[in-house]
Order: sequence, then C-alpha cells, then structure tokens
Amino acid sequence: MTTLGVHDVTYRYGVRTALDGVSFDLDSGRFCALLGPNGAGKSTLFSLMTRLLVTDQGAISIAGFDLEREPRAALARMGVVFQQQTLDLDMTVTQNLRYFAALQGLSGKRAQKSIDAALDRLEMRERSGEKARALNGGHRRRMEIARALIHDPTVLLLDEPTVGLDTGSRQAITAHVHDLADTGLLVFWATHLVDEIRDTDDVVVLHQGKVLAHDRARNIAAGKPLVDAFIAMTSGQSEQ
Ligand SMILES: Nc1ncnc2c1ncn2[C@@H]1O[C@H](COP(=O)(O)OP(=O)(O)OP(=O)(O)O)[C@@H](O)[C@H]1O
Repeated sequence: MTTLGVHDVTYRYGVRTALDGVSFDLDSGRFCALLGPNGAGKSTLFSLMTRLLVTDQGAISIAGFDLEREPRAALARMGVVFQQQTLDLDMTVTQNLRYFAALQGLSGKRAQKSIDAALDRLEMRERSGEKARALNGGHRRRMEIARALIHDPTVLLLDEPTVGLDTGSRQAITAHVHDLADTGLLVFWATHLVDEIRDTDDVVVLHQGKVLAHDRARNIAAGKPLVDAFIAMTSGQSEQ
C-alpha cells in the first residue's frame, strides 16, 4: 500500500501556478528527498500536506487516509518539522515534549514512555532537563524531530531542516533521519542541498511546480555526481 500518495495536485497563488499536476507515490521504510531549487514549490506542497493550505485540484493520501475526506486520521499519521523553529525556549526539552504530547492526547506514563523513546531515537535523553535555549541549533532541531515522533507517526515530513546549521550538525541530523527510515518510517525531506542525499535514497525532483524525475538517486545521477544531473535538469528553463 502507498504510504504517501500525491495525485495530480495543482495549487495557484492568484495567477501564479506554484504546483502543476504533481503526482508521486512513496512507500514506508524509505528516505525520500524532495529536491528543488528555491521557488520550486516545496513549501507549498508541504503546506498542502499539513493542511495549512487546501486545494480542490488533486488528492493527497497519508497511510491510506484521504487528507480531504479524513483529515484527522490522515494528519494523526504524520509528524512534521517545519522550516522555522517552533520551540518554547524557556521550557526544558521534556516540558516542550510533554506539552506536544498533551496536544496529541497523550498524558501520564504513556506520554513519558513516548517521550523517552523519541529522545532515545535522537540520542537526546541526557539533555532532557535542559532549557531549549541552552541547546545549540543542531540539538534544537533534534528535539523538534523527537517531538514530531512522539505520537508514533507513519510519515515524517521535514521542510529544509538543516537550514542555518553548521556542517557537523547538518551531517549528524541527516544521518539520524536516515536511520529513522531504516526503522520503517517514511521520511520525506525537502531540500535544495544535494549532499544530504545518499545513492540509495528516493528523490522527487521538483522544478517550477512540476515533477521532473522520481527515482533512486543513483538512477537520476546516472553515473555522474547527483549535483550535475540536478543542475542539468533545472537550468536553462525560464522562470514563470
Ligand atoms: N504567498 C504567496 N503568494 C504568492 N506567491 C507565492 C506565495 N508563496 C509562494 N509563492 C510562489 O510560489 C512558488 C513556489 O514557492 P515555494 O515557497 O513553495 O517554493 P520552495 O521550493 O519552497 O522555495 P524555497 O526553497 O525558496 O522555500 C514560487 O514561485 C513563489 O514565488
């Protein structure tokens, strides 16, 4: 069964077409990069998947639930890390996570068990008593990923999660999230940074609102560095 299905999705901001007939299906246990240059439509697609935006053109399904017809069930199967940081810096790591767990209807021992498991997955347990403000950018991001996992989602969406991080933190987060895919989660990771993608990852290349390619990274690269294939695909096409 398709874990994340996007079928013929179109979205316009007034006269500007941000997404134009976008379709792809993704399976569990995979890391899939949504790769596109600035303005490709990545954030618009994420906003549609999280229902910050809605469209009547096309359909999105998550873990078998249609986002339009069964939004609660669909959204409950998804964990999201937005591009902008969304932590309360004056609360500790655990307090931030407990607050989010409560929003998801988890409390008491059940919440604590989920919080501990999520912290362990991101190697953040020993930082749990620290205020978010005391953490560096990389650890704040890990905490946001831990938070997105508390309700045990099927799909983890991350919108350019390494923006603003130093090289070491970027590499650590990218590696952690690849490990999550190995545990059976579908990870859908928007980026314009080709070096975050491994040969064995799936890639959806988005440009000017259209899917240019959907395949394993090594197939898209076709024996060249992926960055060369990406530049060749996305250059030489006029802006809308
Ligand atoms: N609120 C808006 N009003 C009008 N046009 C918009 C709006 N938001 C985005 N767009 C346009 O829609 C297109 C897709 O933008 P989007 O932000 O989804 O791309 P992106 O791939 O996420 O880019 P970035 O990497 O820069 O965030 C762009 O042409 C952008 O200018």
